[in-house]
Amino acid sequence: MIRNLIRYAYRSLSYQQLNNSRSAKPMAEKLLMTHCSSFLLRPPSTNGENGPPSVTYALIILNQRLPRFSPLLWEHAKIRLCADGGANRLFDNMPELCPQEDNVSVIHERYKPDVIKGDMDSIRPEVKSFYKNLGTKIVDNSDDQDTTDLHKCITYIRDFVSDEDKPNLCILVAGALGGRFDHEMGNINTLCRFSTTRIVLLSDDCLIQLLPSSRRHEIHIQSSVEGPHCGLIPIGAPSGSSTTTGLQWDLDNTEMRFGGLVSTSNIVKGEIVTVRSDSDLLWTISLKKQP
Ligand SMILES: Nc1ncnc2c1ncn2[C@@H]1O[C@H](COP(=O)(O)OP(=O)(O)OP(=O)(O)O)[C@@H](O)[C@H]1O
Ligand SMILES: Cc1ncc(C[n+]2csc(CCO)c2C)c(N)n1
Repeated sequence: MIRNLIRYAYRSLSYQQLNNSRSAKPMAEKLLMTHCSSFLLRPPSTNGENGPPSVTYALIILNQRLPRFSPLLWEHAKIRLCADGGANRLFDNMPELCPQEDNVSVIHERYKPDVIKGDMDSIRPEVKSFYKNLGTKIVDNSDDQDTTDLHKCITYIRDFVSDEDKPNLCILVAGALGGRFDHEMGNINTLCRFSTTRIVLLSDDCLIQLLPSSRRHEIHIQSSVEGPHCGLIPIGAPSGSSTTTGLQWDLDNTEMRFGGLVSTSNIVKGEIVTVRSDSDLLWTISLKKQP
């Protein structure tokens, strides 16, 4: 009798275990997300020569020194916005970035933003009326003192781009780093607030983008314009496990947290860096001075 009971208990246990292992499906492979800084290369003369043709770039110019490659970003972009005082930077600094053209008026007219949006406390009145007269749309959001001008511009672009085009959208943000630390952190926070939108923060020295944990990532390094210095940094919360390939100091199921290890001063070794993590990470890479 006891032997029968034990046999029954074993049988039901193994049945349950079998059942569990059947219902526990293998972990779904994360979808691949690829990244490529081809917006720092000359745009192809015909679509599709140079970088992914499916990407629709939008450009936002912030109120910071314009990166030297801003004219290139401008050429790539389908829509161009200035965040409030960013319009002053476009007006003041674009001429010095276009030495091949010495007529400043020509440059001012060629680089006309589609939209200027923000709380309008930094744009100079004469700059505002200059672009308004050229046909730029001015969106005054001075009633909103809770979101940054960058945030306001991103919502404009997301509303402007059709649902069909949204998966291909990549927003380039010029002048996002360097200068005031509160602004830099606000700019990084917009990466987290719009974590499902591709956004690249750019300065003369580096770029930053968010790698969502829901995807595995392949970063195709454009070694003529970027690297080798790079970093992977958890933001907002510690990351339990991250694994990479293609770096000098690869992560192997490594935990990262502020107060512990974060991967800074790392070096790109391969043409492709792969990243997989259980939490969102910031990817940053240095930009070369002389491509
Ligand atoms: N020094 C900076 N570093 C990084 N980003 C900046 C810097 N200054 C401005 N920005 C960015 O440019 C956007 C527009 O700047 P602007 O100076 O017009 O903003 P603002 O709201 O008037 O700033 P504040 O009132 O805090 O001085 C900001 O929302 C921010 O994203
Ligand atoms: C808790 C808190 N801190 C700061 C601000 C100020 N602020 C944040 S975004 C913005 C607009 C800048 O163009 C301003 C003034 C706030 N509202 N709430």
